[in-house]
Amino acid sequence: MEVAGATPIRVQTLAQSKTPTVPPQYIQPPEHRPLPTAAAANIPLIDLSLSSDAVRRDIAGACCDWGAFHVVNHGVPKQILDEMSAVGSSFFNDLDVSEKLKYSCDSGSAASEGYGSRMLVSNSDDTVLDWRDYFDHHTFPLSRRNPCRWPDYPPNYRKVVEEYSRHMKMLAQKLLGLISESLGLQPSCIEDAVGEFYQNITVSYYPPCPQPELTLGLQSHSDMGAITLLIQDDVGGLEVLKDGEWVIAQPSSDAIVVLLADQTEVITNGEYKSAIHRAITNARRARLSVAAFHDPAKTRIICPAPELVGKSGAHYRGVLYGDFVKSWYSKGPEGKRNLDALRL
Ligand SMILES: O=C(O)CCC(=O)C(=O)O
Ligand SMILES: [Fe+2]
Repeated sequence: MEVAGATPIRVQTLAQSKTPTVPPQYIQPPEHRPLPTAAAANIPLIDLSLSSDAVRRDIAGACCDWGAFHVVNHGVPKQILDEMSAVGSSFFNDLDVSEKLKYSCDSGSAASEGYGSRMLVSNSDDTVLDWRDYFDHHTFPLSRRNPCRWPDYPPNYRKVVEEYSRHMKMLAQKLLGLISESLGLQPSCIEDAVGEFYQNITVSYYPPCPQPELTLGLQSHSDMGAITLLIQDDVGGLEVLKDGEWVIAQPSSDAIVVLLADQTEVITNGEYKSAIHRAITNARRARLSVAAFHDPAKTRIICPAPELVGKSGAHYRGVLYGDFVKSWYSKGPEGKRNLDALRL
């Protein structure tokens, strides 16, 4: 736990101290440690410039079998993706830790905005920590947005996050439309069920790790909202669980990773599954990713779409999204334990 008044721990500072071993709190139990993965594996790739029939067919396949895929020809200018990665990288690499700590998030509350390292709010001593620092931005709805809480270095940081956030929101809307249509639903079906998007953008920074075989950059989880859009640099480290095996999502500079999140699994009554994923570390190079999460409001009740309940009935009970979030951050993700608790 971070003690009031003490300097909070950041993984980047630990890594810079060049210790040959990781502190014990970062050592995963043997069953969670990463194994060498086949380099050839990858998640499916969907070209959004194909005919709409082909796109819907490819999306249906990827959402049933994986819950995760790359999209290309997605309409987001490459320059915006590159600028977002560049300002994120500059914050972590070009500022002194004392400057960065001025933006510290509140480590006692879930998903608070700012610079942090510890994801869960639980204070229990047996929580294994992630080898990751992050900066979380609250971007939509605009009533949550206060760019003064974001870094002002490099000088274009805030403008780039605003532009990036706008493009990611549009792409998330487009993808939820295609995902709805791929199930034979009206294009607006999933977006209507989610309601106004609560969008958070998290830049994750994974410093080189002296013992990558013992650690995880980010523990295994599925994202809790509706849909996540993610970009990563060329280092690689994102893995998706498929049929019990970890498959690497190979970096591709033009592609955006799409991860279905838990509320989409509920709304589709389990026809589509949220993706379990994690990040591994490496000893040589720091890695950067930027995730844009699109979630319901905490006051929203999420339940299976009536059109998909049909003869077999609802497979999940309805949940107040705020309760789901509270449980996720206090109990931890542990695979899909929070979603499993909703199954009927
Ligand atoms: O860094 C990554 O590739 C994964 C990030 C992620 O899964 C998350 O922030 O929820
Ligand atoms: Fe995630």
